[in-house]
Amino acid sequence: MVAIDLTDVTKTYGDVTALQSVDLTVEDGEVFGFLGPNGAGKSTTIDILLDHARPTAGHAEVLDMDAQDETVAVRERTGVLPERFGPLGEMTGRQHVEFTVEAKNADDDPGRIVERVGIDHAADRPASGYSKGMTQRLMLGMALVGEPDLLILDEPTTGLDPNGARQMREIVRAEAERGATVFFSSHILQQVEAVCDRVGILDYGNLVAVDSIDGLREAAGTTGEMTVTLDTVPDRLGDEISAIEGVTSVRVDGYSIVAGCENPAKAAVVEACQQAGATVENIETSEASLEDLFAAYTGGA
Ligand SMILES: Nc1ncnc2c1ncn2[C@@H]1O[C@H](COP(=O)(O)OP(=O)(O)OP(=O)(O)O)[C@@H](O)[C@H]1O
Repeated sequence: MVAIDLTDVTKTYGDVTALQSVDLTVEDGEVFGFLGPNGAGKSTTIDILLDHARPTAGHAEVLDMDAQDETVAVRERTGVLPERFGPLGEMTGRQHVEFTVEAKNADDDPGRIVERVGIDHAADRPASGYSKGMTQRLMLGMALVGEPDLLILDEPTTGLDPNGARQMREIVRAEAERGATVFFSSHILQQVEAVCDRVGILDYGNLVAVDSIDGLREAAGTTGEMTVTLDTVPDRLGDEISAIEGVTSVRVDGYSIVAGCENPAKAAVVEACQQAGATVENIETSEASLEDLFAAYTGGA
């Protein structure tokens, strides 16, 4: 089974193109991170999967069903944490979960769910008085009801404290182990890297990359910084290193040369130091930050 299959999906709102000819396949059981800057089209994609919006062109399937024609069946097997939700009513958190259990004809224990998402201490208070993070946790709990085959989480860590973000990651992993597919939108790359098998990056409605984070790093060629500490820094060494292909920046910091460079250039940097007559005392390298990677794919947005 394919969990999500978008074929040539375009969505326009008047003059705005929210999605442009997007093709995307998410396999059953994958944890897929959907990344992109503000306004990239992430929520629009999710709206189409859940038939809250109709594609202007193209076709969307969810769990091998037509997202627009078999909406009820799709929603029965899908748990959703939406990005936007209205204020909750006077019912308690526990009652909200109980209501969802009944509506989905599921047999989950509401007490177990509120505990799992960390709101058991407040489960018997009206949910209308919950903080943003508590509301987010409750909505996640409601999404988990009925062991859905597909979890769609739109910006799930918004409003969560670090513990909440960690619990969210643990829940995503546990759901994936159970066999669910998780489709997780975010612009926080660290969250995505921590849990996702693959990521897709949207930019202005275009799907610009789909790969593992390591694969994206390699393809972007953004391989980070290397710091070479020497016994002495000969004159002109900085200029010589700047001229090496694949070196993007050079600065001298005391007895260290700090070079931004792609992997293949690293050996040439060390060689240049030695040829200039310096003794290499230490070498440290760091990978491109996730922010660098994101910027590489989204034009620095
Ligand atoms: N109902 C709508 N009417 C008009 N324009 C819309 C509508 N929904 C989305 N858009 C536009 O489509 C584009 C994509 O928006 P979308 O909400 O899908 O982005 P996003 O990636 O989820 O952004 P964010 O990270 O800020 O939530 C934006 O330019 C947005 O203004």
